[in-house]
Amino acid sequence: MSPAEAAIRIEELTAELNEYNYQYYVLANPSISDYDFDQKLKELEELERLFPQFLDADSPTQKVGGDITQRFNTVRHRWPMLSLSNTYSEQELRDFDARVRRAIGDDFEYVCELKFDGLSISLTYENGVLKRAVTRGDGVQGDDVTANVRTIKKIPNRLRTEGYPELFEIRGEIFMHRPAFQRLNNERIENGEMAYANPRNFAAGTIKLQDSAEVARRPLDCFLYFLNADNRNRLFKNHWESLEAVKSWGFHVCEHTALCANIDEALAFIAKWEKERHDLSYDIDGIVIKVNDYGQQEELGFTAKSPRWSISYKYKAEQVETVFQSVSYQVGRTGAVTPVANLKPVLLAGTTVKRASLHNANEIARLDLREGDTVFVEKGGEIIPKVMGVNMLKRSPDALPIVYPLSCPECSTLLVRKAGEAVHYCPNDEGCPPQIVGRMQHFISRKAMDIEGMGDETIETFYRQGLLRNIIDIYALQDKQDILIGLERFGQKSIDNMLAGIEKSKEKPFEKVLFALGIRYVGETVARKLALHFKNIDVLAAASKAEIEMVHEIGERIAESVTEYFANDIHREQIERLKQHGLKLAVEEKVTKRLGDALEGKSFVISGVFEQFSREELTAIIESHGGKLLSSISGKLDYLVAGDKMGPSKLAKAEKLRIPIISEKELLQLIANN
Ligand SMILES: NC(=O)c1ccc[n+]([C@@H]2O[C@H](COP(=O)([O-])OP(=O)(O)OC[C@H]3O[C@@H](n4cnc5c(N)ncnc54)[C@H](O)[C@@H]3O)[C@@H](O)[C@H]2O)c1
Ligand SMILES: [Zn+2]
Repeated sequence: MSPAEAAIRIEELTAELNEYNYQYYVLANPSISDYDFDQKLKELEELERLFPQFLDADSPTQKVGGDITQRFNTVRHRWPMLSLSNTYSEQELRDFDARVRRAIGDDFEYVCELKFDGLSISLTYENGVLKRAVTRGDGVQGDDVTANVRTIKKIPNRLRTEGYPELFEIRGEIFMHRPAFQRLNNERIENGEMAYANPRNFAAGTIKLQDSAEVARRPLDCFLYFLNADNRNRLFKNHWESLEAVKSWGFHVCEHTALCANIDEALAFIAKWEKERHDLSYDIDGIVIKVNDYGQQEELGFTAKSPRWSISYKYKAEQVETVFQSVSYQVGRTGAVTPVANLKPVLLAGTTVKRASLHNANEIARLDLREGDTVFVEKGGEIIPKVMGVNMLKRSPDALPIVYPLSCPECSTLLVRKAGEAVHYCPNDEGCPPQIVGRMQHFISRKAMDIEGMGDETIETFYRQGLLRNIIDIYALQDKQDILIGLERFGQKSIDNMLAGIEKSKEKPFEKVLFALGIRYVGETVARKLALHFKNIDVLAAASKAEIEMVHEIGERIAESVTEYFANDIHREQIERLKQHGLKLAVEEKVTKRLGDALEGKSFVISGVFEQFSREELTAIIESHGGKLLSSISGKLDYLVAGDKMGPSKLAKAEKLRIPIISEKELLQLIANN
């Protein structure tokens, strides 16, 4: 390659990598795989090595990828937060080991840790109290996201132990467990909100939200893996000891960490986790290897971008090749059409894969997918794998392109696509069966009206029987008992149960009803915000787009969808009918009436899932009898009201502090006895 050619390629790669960094760190929405990103970065590194005259101090090879935004205060790190050099090959790992041995001899150990796929965070504690949480940013300074990080349960706001330095920084990785990701992401998809491609992006996007209450609602976790303090090296000889110590101070340290005597042991650790990582509840993208001894770490030192005493070995995402057979077009309750590729079944990361997501028409065009193609399929964090590309070598020359349907596969209505949106919609919301059924299923679902005794299948059956056409019909079922009893599989008991569930749903607060209506883009959070702001449905229905957009963090797209919804006469009519049935279509001003002072001066924490009461009800019960609610367990707490599925750490803490743990029944007795 001539210098002139190299200069062009370097410029090209630099521009590309800067854009990918922006998409990855700032938008949390990358458009290229990590592997491909790393290959491009290596290509650039190699060119800069061969043509050092073109090496720029601003090159992506010289900088830590930055996530700094305008929305938070920027804070300078006390100790720079660097990246890690990485490799996908055993040989390069052995080269790293050889370099280390040349520098410090053969007498050393490695610590091997999982490389959690999340975002790094720096936590500063002063006198055992969390003072600041900052993202890595450009390595020198990052975003101050303390308020958001305080909502993470696994990160202690105050240490309850002793022996920690007066001032220290601890670093870790914030991430989301896969099951939580799948649940929340599915909800987003159902609500027509932007879906995240994997748990890392979800966690990164969440930490950068302006609304800490929303952050608190998304279950994030954090593993801590690195300690910094002025006197650290006097307190501990090595990294391993520091990990043991921070664990004893109450930090969440991953248990899958190993001390290895040499590189072969480290390679065995890597091989073990290459398989077993699929059994973890969170994603890892590799293994981090660190020279254990602090003195030896100092001898090895740092490059501009990463420590010389550490390296990460990254796993390549598992990819398989299989034959693409056809596309199914699924219509969701909001009318959004999702193309799904049907594949010749193939084994991938331990499961048989038959279908893969194609997202939308743009994605099909980008892949240039044709009939009978052989495709590469990859499994990231998502439940359903993705088609990554086509094996062009196996394409037959006369393969026909995939033609996106013009009309709805369910009701034949012409599909529409709004300017600037990638997704096609079936506009026939009142006549398209999956939309009708999906809307009712959404209405009765747990997070919405939570109607007991009624499930997705019931809705489908009733729809087919002509008993249900829309949500209003649900409240008319009590007048149709004679028909219901004639249906197969429905005994009197289950009918009574269902009708009681329907009746009880009339007590659901306005925000739940608003969410249950299934307005496009109005998920749980948006519904809560709208309910709080407008207080009742008539005010909301009369609001203009501009008025709705004035609500905090509600954008144009949502505002437009809401006004469109209420502009429709059918919807207005439905809302009138729901009112007649007695549903709550306005916020109830909550004044906790004082019922007594049996709990005067006592403090409570509520935790877990309860049988008889909801958390809100328990809160009301406690407050109406003079009790006070605390948000966390401390020595000052009088009672922990515990239900099912309470977190084990809370329980352990309460037991350690000898705090009485009572059930909801015992709470009532407490009130009765005083
Ligand atoms: N796909 C894209 O568009 C895109 C864009 C930019 C970056 N990336 C990916 O991100 C990588 C660069 O990001 P990076 O600079 O954060 O490097 P990195 O993610 O490869 O490694 C450094 C990071 O690893 C994390 N980490 C996890 N577990 C750890 C542990 N046990 N000990 C220490 N650190 C641990 C820390 O957050 C640390 O900052 C690239 O190699 C690429 O794979 C992808
Ligand atoms: Zn349709």
